[in-house]
Amino acid sequence: MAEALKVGVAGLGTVGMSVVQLLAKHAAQIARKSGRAVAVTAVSARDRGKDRGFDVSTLEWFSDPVEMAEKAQIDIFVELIGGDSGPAKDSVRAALKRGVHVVTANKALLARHGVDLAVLAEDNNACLNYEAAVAGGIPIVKTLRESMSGNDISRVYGILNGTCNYILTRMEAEGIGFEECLAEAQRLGYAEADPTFDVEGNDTAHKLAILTSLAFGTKIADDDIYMEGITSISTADIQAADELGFRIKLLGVAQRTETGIEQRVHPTMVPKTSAIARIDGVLNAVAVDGDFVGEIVLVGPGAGGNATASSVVADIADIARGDETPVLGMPAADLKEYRRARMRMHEGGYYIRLSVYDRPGAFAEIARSMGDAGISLESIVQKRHSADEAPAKYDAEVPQPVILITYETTEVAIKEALEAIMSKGVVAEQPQLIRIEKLN
Ligand SMILES: NC(=O)C1=CN([C@@H]2O[C@H](COP(=O)(O)OP(=O)(O)OC[C@H]3O[C@@H](n4cnc5c(N)ncnc54)[C@H](OP(=O)(O)O)[C@@H]3O)[C@@H](O)[C@H]2O)C=CC1
Ligand SMILES: N[C@@H](CCO)C(=O)O
Repeated sequence: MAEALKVGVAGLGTVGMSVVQLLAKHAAQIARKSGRAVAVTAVSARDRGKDRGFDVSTLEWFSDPVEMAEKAQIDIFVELIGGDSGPAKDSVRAALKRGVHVVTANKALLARHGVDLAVLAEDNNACLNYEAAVAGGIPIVKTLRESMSGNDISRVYGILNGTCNYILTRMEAEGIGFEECLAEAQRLGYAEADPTFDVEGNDTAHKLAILTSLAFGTKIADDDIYMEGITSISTADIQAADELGFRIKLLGVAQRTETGIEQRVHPTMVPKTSAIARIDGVLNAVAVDGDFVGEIVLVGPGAGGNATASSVVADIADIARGDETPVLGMPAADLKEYRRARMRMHEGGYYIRLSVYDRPGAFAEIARSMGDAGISLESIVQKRHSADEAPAKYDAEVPQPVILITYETTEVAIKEALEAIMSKGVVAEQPQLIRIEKLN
């Protein structure tokens, strides 16, 4: 067998530690399957004294990952630091410039600099693999980059953030508050170093940017994705969704439309009967619609050290085997610019929760605003206050929750109707709006 492939791992946190442990535990199997032994010879992190669960003293240590990328005698540089700039970006660039292959789980870096890095990799005959960057343990990058290359893809969508799905699932199943669920997701190693990236939707947008490029053969652009996170989702919405036959999931959706490629990240009402509604906890699901294969759905853990290490090690094994698939599925020069569909042109059904003053005529004002904007309502439900919240006697100034479900309409019409409702002074607070997705 050829000499062992030497690997340097930069970042020994949740993912980095699991990668080193996996490579040690399954060393013989990896060597048999890829035809070459793989050995970690160098590592980099900030704190040399921290317990990593393995003996760091036998490995070459670098406090500076860029120095490791520039100087270590390694064949593969594994970047598990995170961030779209600073040491992550500088070290990846330094490794590629030397012709050292790179494996990374860093979706922020790829979403922002993916095309430039692909060019750098091509110019230096190096691989740049990133299976773990999208949906953790799910092999969706390989699926799009290789297995579905014979299909024309019309849509790719899914639950792409384990932290958000974990939070929404626990809020729904156990009635636990948002902050407590987020703290637990952080403790379990699911969340980003800055968890606002998870809950505000940025992380899903980064992954969607990569999926869009792989699915449609376009340049990666993360700057124009419509994005809403889950921080405004309340238990009232979760309960109302349940009663109406929906569950709320944070989805990333990229699809071809008549006006261009629509890319959006937002909380979504999905029918309880859909496959995606049954994806719970840290699981992610990615669905792809191909013209010949139809729809395929991949489900698996989207975050966590071991699941993510599984994908990182698969990328390392591919390099050990000699696979040299183009970074974004085709030469970087062939990636196309694309026309983005504007969110105001989005078409779909909507859930709207209003806090309506109990005044005579308030309902009529709401119905008129909807009608003036050309929107048909599928249902209107005025929720009663629970017994302990109900006012002792009728009071027109105590707002009541009202839930509207619309038939298919456009984003621009909904925004127009909500502005009109707000201007009439019949609601006590900003309406809650959640899009409804048609799914199989
Ligand atoms: N956690 C997950 O489930 C998943 C994470 N990812 C991605 O993987 C990457 C790593 O995530 P994760 O393991 O969770 O992150 P952690 O925060 O757990 O680990 C980050 C590691 O990077 C090291 N580090 C940070 N800054 C520097 C620096 N300036 N120089 C050297 N080392 C540095 C830290 O060192 P020290 O330990 O000494 O502080 C730490 O070991 C990110 O890009 C993330 O988005 C992708 C999929 C899933
Ligand atoms: N923070 C990310 C990690 C996996 O990319 C998540 O929760 O999905």
